[in-house]
Amino acid sequence: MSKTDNELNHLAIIMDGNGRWAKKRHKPRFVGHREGMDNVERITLAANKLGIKVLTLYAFSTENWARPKEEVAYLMNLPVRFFDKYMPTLMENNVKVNIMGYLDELPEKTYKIVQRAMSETAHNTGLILNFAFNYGSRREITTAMKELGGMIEAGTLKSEEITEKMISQHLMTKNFGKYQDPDLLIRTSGEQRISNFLLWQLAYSELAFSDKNWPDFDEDDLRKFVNDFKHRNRRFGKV
Ligand SMILES: Cc1cc(N2CCCCCC2)n2ncc(-c3ccc(F)cc3)c2n1
Repeated sequence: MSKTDNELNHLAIIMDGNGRWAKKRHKPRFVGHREGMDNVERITLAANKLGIKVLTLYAFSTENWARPKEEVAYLMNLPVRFFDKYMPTLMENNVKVNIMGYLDELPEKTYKIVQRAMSETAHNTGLILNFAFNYGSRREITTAMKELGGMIEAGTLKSEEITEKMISQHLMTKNFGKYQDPDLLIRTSGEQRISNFLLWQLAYSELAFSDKNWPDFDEDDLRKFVNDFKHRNRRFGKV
């Protein structure tokens, strides 16, 4: 009996290599970030065409605040540039935007544009473009533990009642229902690290790595990785 193809519903990408892309071209880092931003749109439309339901992109981690303040300021303005340039295309392609992270810590201008993008696309029913923005998985899990601990202290939960499903429902991906956990994680630039990204959700995900820097990762690359995933023998922890 032929093995049925794996369905790829949730794709996660660590979009690495933007600074290296710029350095190879003797350009400042922000040029790599800007090119990387434009590639977000290309890959979003390509993923939508491939029938992917959720595309989660690691845009800014809780550790990124340690970067030079000029670079952080530029990165905090990228959502403004992105939606100014691409909101019409996102609407034309029925893309729904979600941003997960500690958004209340963002600069007001950034906070307002991401909230507006989520509300303007709330009724779209196509691909969910989910940006991890000021996100960190260990902090996400710690926050979930505090919420559950509070329920125990309030007497509304007993520790023995805690289940894996309950923990999932206290994570930032809880609204993605059966698509909470990525089927595939791709990381670009040749680095092979998880970097505090979706640690709980990636428990049974397939991992794939591209040597290309993010701005060079194109639709053909995405199709090849998706096709390779569909023919993998997924285990989900079993033999
Ligand atoms: C911080 C950051 C960096 C960023 N880069 C481009 C992609 C590679 C990663 C580094 C630089 N991009 N690209 C798009 C966004 C974005 C984020 C939220 C949002 F609602 C809309 C767009 C973005 N945000």
